[in-house]
Amino acid sequence: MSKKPVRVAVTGAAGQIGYALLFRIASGEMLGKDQPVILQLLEIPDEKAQKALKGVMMELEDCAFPLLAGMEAHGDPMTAFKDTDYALLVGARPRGPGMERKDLLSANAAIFTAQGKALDKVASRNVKVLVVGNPANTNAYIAMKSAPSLPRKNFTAMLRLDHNRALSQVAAKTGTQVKDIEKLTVWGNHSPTMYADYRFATVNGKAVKDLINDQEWNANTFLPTVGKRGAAIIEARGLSSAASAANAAIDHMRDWALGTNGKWVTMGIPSDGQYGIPKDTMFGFPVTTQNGEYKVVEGLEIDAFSQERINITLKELQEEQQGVAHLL
Ligand SMILES: NC(=O)c1ccc[n+]([C@@H]2O[C@H](COP(=O)([O-])OP(=O)(O)OC[C@H]3O[C@@H](n4cnc5c(N)ncnc54)[C@H](O)[C@@H]3O)[C@@H](O)[C@H]2O)c1
Ligand SMILES: O=C(O)C[C@H](O)C(=O)O
Repeated sequence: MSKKPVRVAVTGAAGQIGYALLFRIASGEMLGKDQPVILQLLEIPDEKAQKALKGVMMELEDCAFPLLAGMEAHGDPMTAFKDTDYALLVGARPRGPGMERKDLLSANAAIFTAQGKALDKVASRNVKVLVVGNPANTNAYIAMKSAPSLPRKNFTAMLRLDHNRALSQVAAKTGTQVKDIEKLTVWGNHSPTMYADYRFATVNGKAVKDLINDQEWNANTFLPTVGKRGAAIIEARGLSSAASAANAAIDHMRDWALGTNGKWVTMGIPSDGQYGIPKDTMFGFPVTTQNGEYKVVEGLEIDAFSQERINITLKELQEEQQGVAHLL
């Protein structure tokens, strides 16, 4: 018997990430090749944006995806999020050259307050929310705090792009393949302070740390390369990452919904106090997922270098949180 369609809301649906994302969701790459989806697409209530959204929907229609069970265009989050099971909050202003992601805080905070409130009122009580719009961790924190009737655990921020970037850098350095690397993670904020950590990683069962054995490379090449990759892409493309961001959003939601079979992935999630991170801080952690739930990998040793890095990214997140406290 075929499955009942699920509702997937995507904001910023006519933007560049939206364009790289929607076709993959509709083709079953996110929730499985047997899961029909109804797309509930939100764009700003502006003639040009709504017209562009119609164009994207025409193209979706022209793909004749068998799993696309319905499609709606919205200009108001209160209708876009109605009964939604999944919400990918992408729509926000991207940064340009020379900006840091936190420079977007005031421009984008209002969006996530309004959208958190709308999710609170109309979404499924089990909605899985992924915030992609920057600064992603703090926007996810704002949305969570604006939705007090929904479980906190339903709100997550995208650290998966950083995780995937770190995987590729480690594979290149060790001359191995991404598919063979396990137990890598990225702690903290989706910003240059993030701490990509391969201390526990293995490749075909061998310790990545031993294969690399170069703390100078870790501190002075690997961490800055992963941390500043978004800026390097803006510099090269003149636009922020889109296809890789959409790919990471698919990875994040797929793994959350369908499980990782014991493999570690990185998700930005509200802390429950693990590793000394204060409760509710939207922090990148290593997690495994099963039956639609994530679980932090606990008990990892945090050495002095790692603690220092974790403290730096935590401090930045706490400053961002303080900067939006008046909105909540
Ligand atoms: N977390 C990550 O790893 C990551 C990676 C890449 C990009 N991003 C962020 O994702 C966001 C989107 O990037 P993009 O390249 O698609 O930008 P874009 O400008 O191409 O598209 C954004 C779209 O969102 C729409 N929008 C703006 N406000 C909205 C609102 N309140 N409701 C609904 N739609 C709204 C705009 O009209 C636009 O079509 C940016 O904030 C960017 O910095 C995050
Ligand atoms: O860096 C940006 O501003 C976009 C995105 O967050 C990225 O990491 O590519």
